Amino acid sequence: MPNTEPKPTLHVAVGVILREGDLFIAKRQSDQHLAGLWEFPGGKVEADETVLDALKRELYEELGIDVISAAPLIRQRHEYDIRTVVLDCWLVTEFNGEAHGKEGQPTTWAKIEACASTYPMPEPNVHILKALVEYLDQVQ
Ligand SMILES: Nc1nc2c([nH]c(=O)n2[C@@H]2O[C@H](COP(=O)(O)OP(=O)(O)OP(=O)(O)O)[C@@H](O)[C@H]2O)c(=O)[nH]1
Ligand SMILES: [Mg+2]
Repeated sequence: MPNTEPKPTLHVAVGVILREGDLFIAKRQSDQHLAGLWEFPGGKVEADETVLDALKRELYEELGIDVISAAPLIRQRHEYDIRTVVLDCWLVTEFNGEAHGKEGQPTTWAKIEACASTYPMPEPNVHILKALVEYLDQVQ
């Protein structure tokens, strides 16, 4: 039987955390959509939240850091078979605390060039990385 359920659209706050040229990434766990791929930390924006509120909450829940400053980088929409995601990506350059995988997820600081190659990432993340490189080219 074909699946006739409407496909949900998820609005996701995503943190591109940059420290001295490295990005903080986490591996998606076996019970999650796109298990085994590396992601930028983040999660769903709840009904009563701004994207920045959601970003701060998710990065505290997942990594134990307090975001001090973040700015919008790119909004990337992507259709998966089971859901559509709107990834609201923010560049996080200032935070308090030592980022670590609070939910047991493997994490690492990776060079930008290693993201999506050494560390395989979901398809839309390639566009996020491209936006980051373009932004850094402009400001440096
Ligand atoms: N956090 C995050 N999610 C991403 C990235 N790229 C990407 O396609 N996604 C997708 O965005 C959706 C939302 O992520 P999430 O962390 O809130 O969702 P989840 O499915 O893990 O939620 P769950 O904790 O309820 O299982 C997932 O379908 C995830 O696969 C990314 O770089 N970071
Ligand atoms: Mg998440």
